[in-house]
Amino acid sequence: MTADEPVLAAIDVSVGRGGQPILEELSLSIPTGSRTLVRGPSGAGKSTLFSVLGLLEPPDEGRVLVHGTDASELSERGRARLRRDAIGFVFQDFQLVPDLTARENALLPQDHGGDRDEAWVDELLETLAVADRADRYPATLSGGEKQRVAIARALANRPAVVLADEPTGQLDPETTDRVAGLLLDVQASADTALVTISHDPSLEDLFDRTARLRDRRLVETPTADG
Ligand SMILES: Nc1ncnc2c1ncn2[C@@H]1O[C@H](COP(=O)(O)OP(=O)(O)OP(=O)(O)O)[C@@H](O)[C@H]1O
Repeated sequence: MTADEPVLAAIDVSVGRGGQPILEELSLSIPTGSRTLVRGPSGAGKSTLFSVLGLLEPPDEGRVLVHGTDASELSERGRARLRRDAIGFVFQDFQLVPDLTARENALLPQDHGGDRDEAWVDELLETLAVADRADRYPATLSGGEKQRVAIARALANRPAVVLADEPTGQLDPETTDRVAGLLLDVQASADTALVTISHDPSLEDLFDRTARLRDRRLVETPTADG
């Protein structure tokens, strides 16, 4: 890996669903520590892009590179290891495990073979203002609290990139501001790149650039300094 190599890159990626093209020769490059917002109307293919960028499903054509490593050249096991070590996920519906406490949920990526660093996870829960909820089960947490636990979990292995699918989608405007602010603070302090998929225009100012999914490709517009 070289210093200016992107942490994550999609090159000429195409994906079809049910016989219809969803993404077509789409390319995207994510620099270290950057903040990219992906916007697009409902059904444009944002969640599909999230799966492909996160190595959760392979593209039909094209390549996804993590730290310059072509995921398609790895075994399923190798891909899973790369995903665990390099990518953190914040899912739209949180996907917390119901019979684990908030803290146990946040520690999960480390249970699955990452380096054990409980102090880092406790620090994340503290920063995200859910440390006092650490021993509670998800069913007893509010939507915003669940979302913050999901963010802590995404950062537990200090991934090079966090992919967040509508991380504020189920939150009211006040909680959205708070959760988005915390996500960006933690992302900056961990020097993790962030790719956030959202239809919420209020998030745009918080990102380095916005990429819009249009006609199955991404059209980029810088949001800072015009
Ligand atoms: N298994 C499938 N079979 C057929 N079509 C599918 C399948 N999964 C998704 N699609 C279609 O692919 C398109 C892209 O779906 P995707 O979920 O990626 O969109 P999205 O931009 O995330 O939408 P939303 O903002 O509503 O969540 C949609 O038109 C959807 O209906």
